[in-house]
Amino acid sequence: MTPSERRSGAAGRSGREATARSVALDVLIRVEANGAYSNLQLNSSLQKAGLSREDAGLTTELVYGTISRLNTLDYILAGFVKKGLSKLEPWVRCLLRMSLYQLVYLDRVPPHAAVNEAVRLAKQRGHQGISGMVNGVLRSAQRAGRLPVLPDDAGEALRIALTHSHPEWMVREWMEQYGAETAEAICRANNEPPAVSVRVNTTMTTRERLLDEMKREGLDASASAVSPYGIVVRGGGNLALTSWYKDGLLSIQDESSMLVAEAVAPEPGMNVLDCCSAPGGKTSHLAELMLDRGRVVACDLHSHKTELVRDQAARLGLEAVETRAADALRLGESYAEGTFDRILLDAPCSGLGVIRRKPDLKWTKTPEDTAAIAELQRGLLDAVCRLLKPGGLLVYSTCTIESSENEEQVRRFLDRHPDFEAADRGSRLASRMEDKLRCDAPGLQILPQDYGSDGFYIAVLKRKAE
Ligand SMILES: C[S@@+](CC[C@H](N)C(=O)[O-])C[C@H]1O[C@@H](n2cnc3c(N)ncnc32)[C@H](O)[C@@H]1O
Repeated sequence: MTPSERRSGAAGRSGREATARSVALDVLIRVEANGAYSNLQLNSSLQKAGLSREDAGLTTELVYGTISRLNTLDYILAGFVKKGLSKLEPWVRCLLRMSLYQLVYLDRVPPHAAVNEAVRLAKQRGHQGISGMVNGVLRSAQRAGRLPVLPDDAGEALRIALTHSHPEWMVREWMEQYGAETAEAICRANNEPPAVSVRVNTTMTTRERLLDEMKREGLDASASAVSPYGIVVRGGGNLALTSWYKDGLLSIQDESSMLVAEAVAPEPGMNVLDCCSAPGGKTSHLAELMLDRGRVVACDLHSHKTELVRDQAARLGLEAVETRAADALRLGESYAEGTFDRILLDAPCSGLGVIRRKPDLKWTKTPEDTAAIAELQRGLLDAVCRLLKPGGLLVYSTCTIESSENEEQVRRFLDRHPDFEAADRGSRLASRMEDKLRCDAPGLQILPQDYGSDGFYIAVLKRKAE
């Protein structure tokens, strides 16, 4: 064990037997103490621990569940930890949260197992006094019941925030944008586990054929109701390890993301720019829709990112993709005005539509982040729009549900650029998604509770013909 691991309470390589809970605790400690990304830390810890499939599943559930329910757990614990949670050592705080998560949210774990395991881990890592305190706090919380007891004067935003484990500022913003009922539905949906979906590479096979093959192999697979290119797979494990993936018949992609290339509506032979393309999910879809004829210039900031796009295109057998490591703010230095028939700006964003996949975002994002990213989006829109041919389409998309990055952003763009107009209506996509197009606003806003897919925004903007 390294000195820093000893101080933080992480198990390190001390020879203690790894269990589902000890591995989960180590991941939580590293996320809290070092700001590690939970998904990366979890993957690397699981690889080292060599747990059974079932235990690895429990570890994953404990890590994501504890992070996702953070404010609710802390609120409950604060009632039972006299000296205050912030005074506890990080490992003790993480252990209490992880154990309380099992008591409150995991029906399949008997309460005595959660408490006994917590006491065992506390003894292993601390001293008698700490294990006694952990035992006392958890038993008191267990007696008090499952749900947080809210203060009498708690308003609607705090009630939603603590019931569905979101920061109050986020809830307030969504209440303002969508109303309280929808804000609560968003928060509830963000706590549902995400579905696994794949996009069929239609240059190699059809959805029907791949669906048949999957069913023959015993997978619980069904056609996506959101995208004609999608298949939803339940309990299929990691599909990136299948021969379908290796042979390029499919890409793993959320159903909402599959709508974006469809909105771009590229045709074979066109010249298309994908400004922010890595890791390449939408670039490859664009090339597939073009039957791999024409050119998709796939730009991203750094070459290690454009390599990911190149790898995906190679795996899918797509030759129309041409990668380019560059700052999209400066693409005007390389391409003349009016070069492209279609432009996709799948912009960097706050990501608040994908909280189900990345629960850490709830606690790491701030309102200031949203404002800063909106500035970058504005700059990107202004920089790339000139590269579009008159009569061409510019699609702006984000995986967030913040109106300052979406609808408001596009409204302001249209005010600044009278040579552009909203062109969301009229397409095949628009007729399928009619209820998501609000009549007074540009773009299509998908919320996570709509289809159980990611929260996404897609606006189709047309450069008026000269
Ligand atoms: C939402 S992700 C794109 C996801 C991608 N379209 C896909 O479907 O796989 C945004 C991307 O924008 C890139 N990015 C951020 N600022 C950029 C800039 N100024 N120029 C080009 N790319 C940028 C990031 O590196 C990131 O890969």
